[in-house]
Formats: sequence, C-alpha cells, structure tokens
Amino acid sequence: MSLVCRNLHFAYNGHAILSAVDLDVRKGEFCVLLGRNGSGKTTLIYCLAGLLQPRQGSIAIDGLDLAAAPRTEIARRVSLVPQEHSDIFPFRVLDVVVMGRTAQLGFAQRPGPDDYLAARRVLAELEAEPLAERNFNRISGGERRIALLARAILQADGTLLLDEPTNHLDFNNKYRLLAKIKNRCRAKGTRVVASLHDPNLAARFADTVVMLTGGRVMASGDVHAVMTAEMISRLYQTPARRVEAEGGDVIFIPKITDGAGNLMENTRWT
Ligand SMILES: Nc1ncnc2c1ncn2[C@@H]1O[C@H](COP(=O)(O)OP(=O)(O)OP(=O)(O)O)[C@@H](O)[C@H]1O
Repeated sequence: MSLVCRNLHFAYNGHAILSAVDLDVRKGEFCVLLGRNGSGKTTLIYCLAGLLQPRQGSIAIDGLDLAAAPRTEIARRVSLVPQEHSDIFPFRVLDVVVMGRTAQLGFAQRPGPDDYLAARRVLAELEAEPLAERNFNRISGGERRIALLARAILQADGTLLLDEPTNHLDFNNKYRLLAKIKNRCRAKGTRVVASLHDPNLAARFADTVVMLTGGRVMASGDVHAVMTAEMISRLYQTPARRVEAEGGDVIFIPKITDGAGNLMENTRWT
C-alpha cells in the first residue's frame, strides 16, 4: 500500500515548477518535504491532493490513479490542510470539524450524531476538546491549524497532506502536534506528507525526507541517511553544522552570511 508518484512534471503558464519528481510513501510513513522558499513543496502537495493537474507523470494512492478518479473518491482517500485559511461562516469549531465528513456522506445527507461523536473524538485525540463550542473565526491562528487538522483526519485518515502544519504554533505546540501526528502514523497507519520549513523538526519527527530544489528532487530517503550537514548546506545554500544534543536530538545551525559571504554581525559560528 503506497503513494507512488512517477516522473511528475507541473508548470504554471508554461513555466516549469516541478520536474521529474518521483515519490514513494508507504502506509504509516511520515514523509517531510524540505526546500527553500519557492522550491515547489506546496505545488507538489496540491498535485498529490488532485487539486492541480500535472502535465506529465502519474500519481497513484493505494492503487487509485488520481488522473482518472472522481473527485469524491479522492476526497475519501486523501485530505489536505492548506498553509493558510481565511475566515468562513461563524460556525462552531465542532461544525467545522464535522464538515470533514461531507466526503463520506451521500448527496444531501446531513451529518448525524455518530459524525459529531467522531468529530469530538478527533478533537480529544488532538487535546483540543475545549475548542469544540468556540466560534471558528474567533480562535487563534494556531488553534485554527489544530481544528483544520481535526477536520482533515475526520475526512480521510489514510493519507494526510499537510502544508506547513506548524505555522502559527508556539514552540511547545509545534512539538506536541508533530508528536501526535507521528503517533497516529504508528498507531493507525496514517500516511503523512508534510512540508516543513524547520529541518530540525524534520530531523526529530520524519521517517523519510524529500529535498526539493527548483522543483526537482535533490535527495530523498531515510531521515538519518539524508539529513547530513552537507545536504542541509546544499539545500539551503548556506553552510550548516550538525550538533547532537543530549538525548540524541539533532540540531542543524546555519551560518548566517551577508550577500558577500561574510559572517553577519551578532551571529556566531564556531
Ligand atoms: N498560482 C501560481 N501561478 C504562477 N506561479 C506560481 C503560482 N503559485 C506558485 N507559483 C510559483 O511556483 C513556485 C513554487 O511555489 P510553491 O508555493 O510550490 O513553493 P514552496 O516551496 O511551497 O514555497 P514556500 O516555502 O515559500 O511556501 C514559485 O516560484 C512560485 O512563485
């Protein structure tokens, strides 16, 4: 059971954004996309969600060919949490979460007590039960991320596509949320493809990493094999060193230079 992407090419108005991308993500795997701003992470995630049509290549999720599958069928297998989300009608958080069930319900069928119970269960899993009765438009950016993740889990927990899931989350909540997502991969076999801007979070939680540069895969594979100081330096185009903290956590520290390559004031590099 795999998500398999082969020789994927995508272009906006004839301008190539993704080129020859191959990707394999097994059931229960937490795969993180890393790359500089504009390297194509979001575009790849939207292709995997079936929301952007590649101009070449194929994507199959557990045997379902996205190019041929009806939208409703894709929505039952794959759910997406986008990077940003604007205000919606002033629904309770619980109602927003239960909207995730729409893909499972028949035409004109309304969610019932079981759907609300399932929505409360997912909120509880994310330790977000106190948000249930709050107005979605009046909760914080970080709380919205958690509510939208709950909605995505309720929609389709086979494959979760998360575009910068830690945006707006504080230091503690970033780690807590990623730990919960990882637990879900382990316990329920959920497959996750997430873009992250912080390689240190990827080093801590990912099983596998895909490094994108200019819409191409620069490297991919097991997190420990791929995330070396040399690869991080190449990816972000700045020297980076790898520090192993007590307990085994790995931290990458970039050398902050100005345009001429000189170490910038107030930064340290040893
Ligand atoms: N709707 C669009 N029309 C034209 N070009 C676009 C569009 N959306 C994105 N792009 C371009 O596609 C490229 C890849 O963008 P994408 O958002 O996938 O990168 P990203 O790696 O997710 O970036 P970031 O880390 O900044 O979120 C960028 O050069 C961007 O300017």
